[in-house]
Amino acid sequence: MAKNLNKKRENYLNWDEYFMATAFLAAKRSKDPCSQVGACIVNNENVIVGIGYNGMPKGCHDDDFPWEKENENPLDNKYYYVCHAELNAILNKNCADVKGCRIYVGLFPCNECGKVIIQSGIKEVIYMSDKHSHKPHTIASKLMMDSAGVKYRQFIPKQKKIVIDFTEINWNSMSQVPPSPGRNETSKLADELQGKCDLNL
Ligand SMILES: Nc1nc(=O)n([C@H]2C[C@H](O)[C@@H](COP(=O)(O)O)O2)cc1CO
Ligand SMILES: [Zn+2]
Repeated sequence: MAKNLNKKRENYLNWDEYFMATAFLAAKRSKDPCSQVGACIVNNENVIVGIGYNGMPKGCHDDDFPWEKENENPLDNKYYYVCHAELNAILNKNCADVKGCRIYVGLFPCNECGKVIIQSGIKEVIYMSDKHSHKPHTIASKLMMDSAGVKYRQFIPKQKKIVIDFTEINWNSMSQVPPSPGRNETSKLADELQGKCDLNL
């Protein structure tokens, strides 16, 4: 379908989509085999000031610490060691403080992250999933946020998926379709990246 190049695009990401997608992209870095969580902190000017995902502390190698969750020895489970996405995002901040900021996160923050969020001055939590809503750590977290005046709301996506296609940048600016097979080296490379061509390795 031909693009209208005289008007601004209409299907651009809104702020919530952009920041939640950023949190989900960060989650792709997680080594946790069970739950990959990302968080993205944004200031009042809609500038990202911190990003994090769940992972082992610095100096505690991913391969040396356990990723199990049901071992009878708690020292062999991940829970004592792993840093939550929200904690990492706050610690990774690239500004003096995160007072008045909002945090986008895949899962509702636990009680420990709730405390850190409150103490850091973050004023709003936007979460995707509340699947642990019945658990005491979530209930405690909400009790503390309610008392401290930290707002929270669920992100309701308009679209289930946002696709990132690295080859899209090579597409014809007039159309929204990939280049047809044949032509120049750049588009051949794009096809290779999309797995469309046989690669003679
Ligand atoms: N808000 C959160 N942020 C997080 O980073 N996490 C992390 C901690 C663990 O690495 C993982 C949860 O592991 P599991 O119990 O689903 O196998 O997700 C978990 C929550 C949920 O409270
Ligand atoms: Zn947490």
